[in-house]
Amino acid sequence: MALWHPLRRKDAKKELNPNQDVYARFDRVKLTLGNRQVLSDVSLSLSEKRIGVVGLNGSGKSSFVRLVNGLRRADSGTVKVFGSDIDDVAADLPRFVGFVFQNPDHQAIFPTVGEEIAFGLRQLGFDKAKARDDALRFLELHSCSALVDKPFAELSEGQKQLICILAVLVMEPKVLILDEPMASLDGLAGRKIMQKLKKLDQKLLMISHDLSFLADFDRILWLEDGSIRMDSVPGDVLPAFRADVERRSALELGGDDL
Ligand SMILES: Nc1ncnc2c1ncn2[C@@H]1O[C@H](COP(=O)(O)OP(=O)(O)OP(=O)(O)O)[C@@H](O)[C@H]1O
Repeated sequence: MALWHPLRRKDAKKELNPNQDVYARFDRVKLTLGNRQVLSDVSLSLSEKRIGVVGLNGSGKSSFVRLVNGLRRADSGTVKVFGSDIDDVAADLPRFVGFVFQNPDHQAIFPTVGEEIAFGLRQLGFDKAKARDDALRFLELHSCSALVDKPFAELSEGQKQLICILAVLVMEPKVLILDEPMASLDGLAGRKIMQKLKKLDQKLLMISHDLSFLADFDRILWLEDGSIRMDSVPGDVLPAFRADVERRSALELGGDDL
C-alpha cells in the first residue's frame, strides 16, 4: 500500500517509535471491571505478523486486545506499546494501532463513505479538501471509489465492514486489531474480507470465533477466565481449543440435542 502522508501527531508526550518488532509487551497485567477480575497476571510480547485470539464468551478477549490500543487501561502491571509505556504515547496510538469493532454501526460516525474515510485523514491534520481528495484516492486504490458518496447506512454488511477497515487503514497503522470482524457477515462476505486482510502489510491481532479464519495465522492465544491457557501455533492451539469446547458441551448439555 502506498505511503503518501508521513504525518504524525505532535501532542503525544513521547514520540512513539513504530519501527520495532515487538509492538506490545504485557508484564503481569491485571484488569478488573466492576467487581470482576477480567484479566489476571498476563505477561507476553506480541510481534508476529498475524496473531489470533480465541476463547469462550467472557474469557477476556475483547478486554485484552483493547489494552493494546488504550481503549482499556490495566489496574496493575505494565503495557508497553512499541517499547513505550502506553500512557506516554496515548495520543499517538490511533495512528499506529488501528482498531476495527465487531459491529460496523458502532464504529462509523459519518453519513457517507467518503466522509468516514476522510475523518482519519482529518485526524492526521489534513485540511478538509485534501482529506476529501486523498480519501477518494484511497477508495480508488481499494476498488471502492463508486461508494464515495453512498450513505453508510445503505451499504451491505460486508461493504460496511470493509469501509470500517479502510477508515482505519487510511491512517496507515502498523498494527490492526480486529474484534470479531466477521461476526455479522455471511460466509462469502467474511471470506472476502479475510482475503483482503491477508494481503495487508499491517500486523494483525484478531479475535475470531470462526477458527477457520485463523488456521494459517502465525500464533494463537487461547484465553480462559482472564488468563492465557495456551499460546502457540494454530496446529497446536486450535485442535486443543476445539476439543475443550466439545468436552464442555458434552458435560454441560449432557448429550441433549439443541
Ligand atoms: N464494563 C464492564 N463492567 C463489568 N464487567 C465487564 C465490563 N465489560 C466486560 N465485562 C465482563 O468482563 C468479562 C470479559 O469480557 P470480554 O468482553 O473481554 O470477554 P470476551 O472474551 O471478549 O467475550 P465475548 O466473546 O462474549 O465477546 C465478561 O465477563 C464481561 O461480562
